[in-house]
Amino acid sequence: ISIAHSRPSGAELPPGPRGLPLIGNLLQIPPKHSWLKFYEWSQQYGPLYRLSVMGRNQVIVSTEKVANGLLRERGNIYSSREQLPMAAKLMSRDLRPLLLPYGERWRRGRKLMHAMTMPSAATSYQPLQTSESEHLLVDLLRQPDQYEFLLERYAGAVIMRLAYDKSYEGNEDDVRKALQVVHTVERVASPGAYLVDTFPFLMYLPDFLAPFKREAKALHQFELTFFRSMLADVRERLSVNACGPCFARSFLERQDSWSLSMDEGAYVLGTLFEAGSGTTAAAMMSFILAMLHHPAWQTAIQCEVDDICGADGRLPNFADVPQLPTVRAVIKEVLRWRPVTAGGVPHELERDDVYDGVFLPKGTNVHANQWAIHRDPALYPDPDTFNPARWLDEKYPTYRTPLDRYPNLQNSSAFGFGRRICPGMNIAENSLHLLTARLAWAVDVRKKPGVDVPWYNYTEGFNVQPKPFQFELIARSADKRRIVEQTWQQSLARGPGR
Ligand code: HEM
Repeated sequence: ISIAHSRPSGAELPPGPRGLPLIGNLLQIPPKHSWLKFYEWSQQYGPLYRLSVMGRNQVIVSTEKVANGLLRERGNIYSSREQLPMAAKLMSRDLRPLLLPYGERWRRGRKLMHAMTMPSAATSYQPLQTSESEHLLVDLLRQPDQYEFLLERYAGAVIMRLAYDKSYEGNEDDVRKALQVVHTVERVASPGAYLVDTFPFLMYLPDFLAPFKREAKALHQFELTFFRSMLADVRERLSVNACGPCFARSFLERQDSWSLSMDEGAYVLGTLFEAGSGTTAAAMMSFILAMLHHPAWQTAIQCEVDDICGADGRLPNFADVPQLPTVRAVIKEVLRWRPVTAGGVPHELERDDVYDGVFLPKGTNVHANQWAIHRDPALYPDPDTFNPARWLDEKYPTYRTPLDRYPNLQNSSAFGFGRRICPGMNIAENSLHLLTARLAWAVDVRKKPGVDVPWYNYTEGFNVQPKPFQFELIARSADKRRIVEQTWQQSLARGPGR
């Protein structure tokens, strides 16, 4: 009724599949990997179509043009988040920046995030990413079957040092707790994980009738205690001059100027950890998967890196990245082919709007479906094929020069859109470029004889990664192995700050 009242004349709601009374399209949306179904529907209903779920408008966007047209160009009204009762309210108690509505608290937190992750700051973290990558390489060669843990450890260790100036060694328990929080958010915020998200009136049940409320309380307590203890630890080290530069230190030293309470600050820092560790690791797992299926591209990046660093010369560094367009194209294509946030993180619309003659009511949840956006044939011919050449060859619409700068991950839709775009993009880009180059130089990954590697067997949730798969990972030569070992020993000898 409210839609009928406020719709401007001539503007229609977007098209979409017909649903049932009251529940709308609820039963037609698959509980896992919904982006695949959304992609299928986009072929029938176009780049902007509508679903209704329990009376809530869900609009699915399937091209970059429409996503930018709404989420970036009209960012003043398309930058909020739906307040999911379980994840945003009961578990995060309005403190988790990723889930906060567009408003004052989010803005203050985002300012802090921005200061710590902007390009000039991200460049200063490169030595730390370099030394963690050495740890990763040496252990991958020793225990390749531990690749999931080691990639997560890399990403977790980088953020642990950036956020709290703590190394992984000796603080394994903190990293374990942080990863536990990451996995919990992924699970709790997944669409359909809790009935209360579909039927918000369940929020008003008394605690003794609502086990999910008790669970949320315990989860909140766990993460708040953990985030606070990490901050308290930095404050203690600061008081005895034993804390190096880190996000938490910058926050504590200038807390007034950020206008954030202790708990708000603790959550901003904790969120950087949770948003930055699983995602970076997931992208690297998809990179390995891509190399198993496309060995010719592995050979191409190996040759490119060897040309610059010498077949048995030295490990590639950040300074080499401008000269490695194929390496950059491969990782960019990985994020296109297997986006980490495949369905996108939805943005909520705060006011009625009309876009291209289509009416979008206030409260609409806009899903920029990366799976579909990355398969728009006008931009990505033959979209299901993993083809890094689309970033390197002028015959493709996505080719851009100069090649010492492009391709890069700036403004890649894999990092979202508009005012909520991933603030960690520069840090992630640096990690992904360095790791791809270093893996290409040091190791060969290949399928195990007779063992099948699935093309798309991914976890569920809003950030996805390939479920464990088997493969061989070996040093490309004895010399390379020796150099990897030696580099790590030198890094260790430099001490904890390395
Ligand atoms: C491959 C790695 C990564 C991918 C693919 C990725 C992707 C994304 C996406 C799609 C969003 C949602 C954007 C939107 O709403 O339109 C997001 C948000 C976010 N990301 Fe990342 N991210 C990555 C790494 C990182 C890193 C390394 C950090 C931190 C250092 C980080 C911190 C965040 C935060 C704090 C948000 C929430 C922003 C907000 O709601 O205002 N991410 N990311």
